[in-house]
Amino acid sequence: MKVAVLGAAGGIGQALALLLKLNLPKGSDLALYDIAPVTPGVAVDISHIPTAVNAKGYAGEDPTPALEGADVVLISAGVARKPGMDRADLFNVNAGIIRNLVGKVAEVAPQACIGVITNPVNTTVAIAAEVLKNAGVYDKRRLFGVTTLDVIRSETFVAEAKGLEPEQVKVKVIGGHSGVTILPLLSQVEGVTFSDEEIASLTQRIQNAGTEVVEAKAGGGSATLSMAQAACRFGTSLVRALQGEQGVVECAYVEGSGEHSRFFAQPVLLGTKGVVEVQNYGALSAFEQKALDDMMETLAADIDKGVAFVNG
Ligand SMILES: NC(=O)C1=CN([C@@H]2O[C@H](COP(=O)(O)OP(=O)(O)OC[C@H]3O[C@@H](n4cnc5c(N)ncnc54)[C@H](O)[C@@H]3O)[C@@H](O)[C@H]2O)C=CC1
Ligand SMILES: O=C([O-])CC(=O)C(=O)O
Repeated sequence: MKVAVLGAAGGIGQALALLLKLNLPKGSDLALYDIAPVTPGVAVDISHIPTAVNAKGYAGEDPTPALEGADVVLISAGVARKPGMDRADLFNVNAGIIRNLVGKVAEVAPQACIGVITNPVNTTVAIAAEVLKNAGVYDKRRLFGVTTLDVIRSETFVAEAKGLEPEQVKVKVIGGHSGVTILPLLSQVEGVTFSDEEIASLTQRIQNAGTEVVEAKAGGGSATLSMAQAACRFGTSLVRALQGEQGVVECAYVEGSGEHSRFFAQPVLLGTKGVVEVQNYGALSAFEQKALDDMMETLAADIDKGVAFVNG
């Protein structure tokens, strides 16, 4: 398997490169691409770590060599938030970056599974889909918005609140990846009960966790290390499923049946061709149903903005 990381010299990209060097299956190829000249050096640096993952780095304007033969492409290229900004404020810069990079993936690695990390994910995934569609290579089983950070945050915060081992807690997060569109299904967490106040405050903390990091970093960027771990979890799950492992499920923002919106995050069964099944997310509490109803207008507008960016 070959995994390409686009944006590999950035805060997420470098940490993700390290984690993939440590966690991809033996024999994997890891291609690191970024416009920044340091990128080949990032690959040389991690190549001194004794694991059987072959890392190569590429810099400059053209991602082609990194994409050749790629099975999985993880994209974190783009700008990150500073305090006072919303994820939507990143649209002006990041929309064009995603359009151009996904255009290259369509040309060079049209069969690759693509995981979009670059914000605003609700919109950049729609941009990616339209670019692939216009190039005649769109397969909805192979395009993912990476929302795993919302999942790992939920698992961490629930474990903290309830005194559990974080590794034992499983939380589904549905919807999208910004503010009110992030909906953790706390009513379904096994073995714990929450008061109404706990549900409200945990949900709000999970929805605002990105901003919590942006403010704590005080102008120095947004979540990078936890995001790298989240993308490594998602990327390695995808690679294992592509290699034939059965029963691999992760929440991701994908095009499903369109029951709620064209793209929607929910649990997805992965297999050798990407998405095998977009799974039912189960019964919602009254609180969750209201939160779902309330998010739909925002999510639909975010998606429309991406489609309009590509198709006018
Ligand atoms: N999906 C999620 O849950 C999360 C998404 N993000 C998003 O990930 C993105 C990256 O964040 P960071 O790594 O912290 O930013 P960063 O600024 O540290 O790194 C971004 C990298 O992208 C590179 N880049 C810019 N244009 C490029 C192009 N056309 N081709 C290749 N590389 C290019 C830059 O040179 C830089 O190295 C941001 O949009 C951020 O909002 C961040 C955290 C969580
Ligand atoms: O909040 C941001 O800008 C970065 C992000 O998506 C997150 O940390 O969830």
